[in-house]
Amino acid sequence: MTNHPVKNMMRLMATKIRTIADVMSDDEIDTLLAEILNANRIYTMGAGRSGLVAKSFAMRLMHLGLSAFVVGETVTPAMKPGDVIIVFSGSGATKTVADISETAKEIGGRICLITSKKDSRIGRIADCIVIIESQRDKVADESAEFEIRQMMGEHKSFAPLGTIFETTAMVFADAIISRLMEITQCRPEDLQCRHANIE
Ligand SMILES: O=P(O)(O)OC[C@H]1O[C@](O)(CO)[C@@H](O)[C@@H]1O
Repeated sequence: MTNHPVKNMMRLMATKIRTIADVMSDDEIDTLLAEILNANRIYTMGAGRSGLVAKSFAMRLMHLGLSAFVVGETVTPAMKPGDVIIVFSGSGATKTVADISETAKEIGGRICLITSKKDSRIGRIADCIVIIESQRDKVADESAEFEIRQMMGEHKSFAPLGTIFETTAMVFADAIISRLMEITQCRPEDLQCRHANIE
């Protein structure tokens, strides 16, 4: 095992994600699962890298056989009352995303927010919130993380901007998919046969 700086960054991120998972609320996760399972149609949305996570999540929901769409794409149909929109926003306040969330709320959609900021513009109108605690100083240090930091020394390059939220949200979204596979007894072959075959 070597201590290449890139490998150490990966180890630090893995440790960070584990620490965040430890403090996440079981109730919040179960509520999100119920929202997804009870939804007629599911829309996903986010800006920038958070938007990439939202797109990736919608793709897997479709592979699971659910009716899933990404906000802003050309083939996305009209939202109807009772439909669910899953919003990925670390700040909960990105203007375009908040504007669309408010429109979805006016239509009668249910808002599920994955965020680090409960007290935010989208958080205040959300029906379901899952907190990903991505602020560095609020996530308790574990000894493993401390050891890696010691090894690397002080640096400012680790996880700039929203990286901790976005990377953790991606891992969280994939874990939600795995849990939905268990609940709906969906096998990897079932996902495979829905995967695009003309890409
Ligand atoms: O997740 P938030 O707070 O809505 O922020 C999204 C913004 O963060 C970024 O993903 C940068 O980290 C941008 O691409 C995007 O503008």
